[in-house]
Amino acid sequence: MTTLPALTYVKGHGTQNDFVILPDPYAQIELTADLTAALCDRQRGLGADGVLRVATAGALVAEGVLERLPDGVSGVDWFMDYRNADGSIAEMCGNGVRVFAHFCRSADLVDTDRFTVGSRAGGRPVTIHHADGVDADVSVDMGQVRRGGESSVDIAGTRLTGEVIDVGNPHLACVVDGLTAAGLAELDLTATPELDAAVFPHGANIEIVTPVVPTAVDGVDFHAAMRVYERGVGETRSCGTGLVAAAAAGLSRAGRSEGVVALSVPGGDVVVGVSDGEAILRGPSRLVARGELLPGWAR
Ligand SMILES: N[C@@H](CCC[C@H](N)C(=O)O)C(=O)O
Repeated sequence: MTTLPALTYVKGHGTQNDFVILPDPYAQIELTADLTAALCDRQRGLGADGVLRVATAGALVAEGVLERLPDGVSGVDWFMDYRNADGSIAEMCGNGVRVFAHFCRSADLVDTDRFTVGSRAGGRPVTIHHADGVDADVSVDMGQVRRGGESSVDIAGTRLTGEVIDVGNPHLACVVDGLTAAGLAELDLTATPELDAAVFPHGANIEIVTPVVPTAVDGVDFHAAMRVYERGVGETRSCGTGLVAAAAAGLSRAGRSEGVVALSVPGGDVVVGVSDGEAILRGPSRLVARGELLPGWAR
């Protein structure tokens, strides 16, 4: 049985979508699916919805973790090597990018408030509006919102129809007419939803969303509430890419292709702006703890 060396980690979350951050600049950790699942396990590990390995994109290519540099990512960029709690790899994580950027800034890996975070879905420019050692407010340029028509999902015997949306990773955003925030809170999301595998051969994240309602808040057009069932995790308290998909689907259901939507999830609030087929996600990040895993912890 292998004894793993001590690993340092930071724990953080974005609207309570929580992550184990592993600083690994030269990509020396053998981050297997088993190791990721053990780290994310809330009983035998640290507990998290996912892992964010912090390495340079160039090191990940040199070590064979990435085949090549994704579009818009250079070898010296800090790359968010994102893994879901079950050990699977996903292309993008919107809350993760905010937390990752906050970590890079507070650990002095970058000396500017605007930089690009690498992801498998491509470079994601970030702007840090405020950051201290614990809290940050970060905007992420989430790139293109690709719409792919309608599909449906079975959730605990209820059939919901939604919009297929790709923001680097796949989503089915179901805006449910007449659904209120109270009704949304009562939904049972414990069972695994059944998607159409022909539409989503690699699975998808599923958002259940209330219709958007106009707001009187300056600079915000609409509000909606969302819950999410994430691929590779289960229900989480927030999902940044899902919030972008939810905003885009909510806007199109209201006959709009653009607008600014404030969204509430069980873990907090974010704002998504959709314009010219692209989205900006703005929201909080909090770093919670820093520590060291003991050698042999995963035996
Ligand atoms: N929580 C993330 C999304 C993480 C990846 C997702 N589970 C997938 O498999 O696509 C976010 O904030 O976007």
